[in-house]
Amino acid sequence: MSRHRTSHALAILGPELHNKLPETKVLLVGAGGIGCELLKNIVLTGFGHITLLDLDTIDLSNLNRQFLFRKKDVKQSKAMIAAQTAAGFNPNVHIHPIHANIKEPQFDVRWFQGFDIVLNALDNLDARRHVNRMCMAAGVPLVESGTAGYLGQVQPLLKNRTECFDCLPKPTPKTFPVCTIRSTPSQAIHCIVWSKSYLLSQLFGEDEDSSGELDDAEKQGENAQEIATLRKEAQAFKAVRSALRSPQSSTSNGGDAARMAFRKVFNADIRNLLSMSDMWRSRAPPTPLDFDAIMDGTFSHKKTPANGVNGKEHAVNGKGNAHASGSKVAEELLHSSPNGDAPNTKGLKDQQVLSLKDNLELFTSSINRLATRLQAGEDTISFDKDDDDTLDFVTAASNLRSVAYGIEEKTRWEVKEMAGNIIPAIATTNAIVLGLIVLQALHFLRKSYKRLKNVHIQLKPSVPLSSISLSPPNSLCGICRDTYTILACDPERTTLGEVVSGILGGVERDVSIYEDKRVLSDPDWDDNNERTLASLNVTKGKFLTIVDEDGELGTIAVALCELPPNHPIDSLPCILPSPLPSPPRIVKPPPPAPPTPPRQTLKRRVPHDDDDEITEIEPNAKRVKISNGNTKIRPAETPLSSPSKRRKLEEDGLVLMESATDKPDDGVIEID
Ligand SMILES: Nc1ncnc2c1ncn2[C@@H]1O[C@H](COP(=O)(O)OP(=O)(O)OP(=O)(O)O)[C@@H](O)[C@H]1O
Ligand SMILES: [Zn+2]
Repeated sequence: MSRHRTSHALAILGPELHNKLPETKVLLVGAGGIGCELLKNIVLTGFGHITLLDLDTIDLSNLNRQFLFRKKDVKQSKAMIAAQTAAGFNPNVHIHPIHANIKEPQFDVRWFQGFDIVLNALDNLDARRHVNRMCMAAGVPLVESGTAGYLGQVQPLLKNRTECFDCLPKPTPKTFPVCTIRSTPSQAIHCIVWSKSYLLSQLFGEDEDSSGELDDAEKQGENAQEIATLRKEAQAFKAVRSALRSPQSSTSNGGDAARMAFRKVFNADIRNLLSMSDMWRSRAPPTPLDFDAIMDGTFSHKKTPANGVNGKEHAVNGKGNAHASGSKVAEELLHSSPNGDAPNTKGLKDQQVLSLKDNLELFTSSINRLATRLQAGEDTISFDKDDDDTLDFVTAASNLRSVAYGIEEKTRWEVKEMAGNIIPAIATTNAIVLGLIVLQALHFLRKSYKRLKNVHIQLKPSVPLSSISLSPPNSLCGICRDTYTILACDPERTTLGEVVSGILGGVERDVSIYEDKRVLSDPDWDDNNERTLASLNVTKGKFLTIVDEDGELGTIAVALCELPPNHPIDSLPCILPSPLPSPPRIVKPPPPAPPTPPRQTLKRRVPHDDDDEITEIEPNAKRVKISNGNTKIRPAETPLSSPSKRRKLEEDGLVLMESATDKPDDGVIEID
């Protein structure tokens, strides 16, 4: 490496750390907004061995902030192109690109142990949690990061020193009750979710009935009469679906299929709902829409407050809408402007609210475009924010529904953001975050653990960055408090019983064995002990967890890895870890004072995002068993000190009743 290239890094890092970097092995997971920038930085900082992994290909919409990609690279592997581009920044770097999902079994704990540090540049909780667990099992430091608009966060994580990514519960994503989406929307987002997730798939998705979803809604106690109406509605979609797939009716004369779809969802279905007068006692009833009246400008409806004419009857003649774009057709509004002139001076085309008539025209034209695609051979079409046809459809359909329900309409731009769950990614925020990632990574490599910090980028101009000292691990965490060990084995020839007695070193104790949420055995049920791991679908890359039923010892998590290639075929099919894992003794809380024992409170995962429910649990569990094929999901007498087990049950939505006299909450089904 030329002195010129490295002299600044040498001066800043000092010779010891600087000389270490060329040998440091880094795993960078994700080559998107943060990943591309981060790769550039670590290559320029002097890291010598970088494995870059991403499952995706480059999309046109990535180019505004993923600077390692060019237009010619669209549709190519992100990992490959990012590696090629960044390799040019430093001739001494070895970048190993992998186009794959980090959750694939070949990336097992052993593989993770081959790295000195892991840097996450991911965009979803599932992959983040997976990498967190692998790093906790492998004992490799991880720098976790994320950005959302102007906000960002960097969090260094290391087993036994810091909290892990799973030490604190994460908020569940927002969901809406079926009936709100399907019959009583009150906000624009309800109409957008309806268009994107329901209407688009009813018309252009797989031909499946939605009875499962409605069955679930019924079980959850949603209005039975309303559900019955929704079932009838679903049946009527069949005729519209076949019209869309027949060449004559979809494109002829303004689109018969589009008209049919319109009449069904914006007129007949709404009339149907109106006939259930009970539903509209305490809420404003919707207005059925009339295709021809909208087209000839004679349709009248109640305008929403946001449209400026609160509650007054309003004739839509194509000119009367305060912020509409006149009577120009939607295509012209949205897509055409050959000389670059906008047809209207009020902002960008996508940022204008369309008139009712324009929405209807956009609805028809987008349906025709989508129908043509089906007829040209596409099997199904689902929403993609970067697919103009689906975005136009969702914009138009959600706005028409909003008009029917007296809800404020949205621009195509707003619909794109809301339907795509997009918080705009800002290149500058990514750049700040990746700088912070490198700083935390350098602390790890120096082993300056005291200097590690959680850093947040915040919307406070006077204090744009806040840093917080790291918290110790949460003693109840079901991920980082487990004692991890590695077992190399051939799952086809190793039985569950052999693994358990081998790992426990022949010591007899009452344990339950899990793979993820499945119970494979417990002290009263050993049917699977003679079965091979492969027959139980426990293979490379998975974990077996051994939970002490007496709650005296911590949980052991056994990571399964492949046997070394030179392992003699006629020798034992598994190599036990040496030394064997020795989980810590659990310090039990002092027994509660009689006669009124204090109730221990544990938060559990709740079904609704804004529902901050607390489940109270008393000592001495009542036994609960649920059969699930050849394995069971079995909440049993779980001591409070067995967090991983409790967590698994809670993720299944099961509530442990710890006293035989305990009464379940309303709506909880008791299983004995
Ligand atoms: N399980 C996974 N394995 C490997 N890579 C993953 C996994 N999950 C997500 N990624 C990658 O993480 C990167 C995250 O980058 P980013 O947040 O910029 O998202 P993006 O998909 O590039 O952009 P946008 O979502 O805005 O279109 C993506 O390139 C994505 O492919
Ligand atoms: Zn943890």
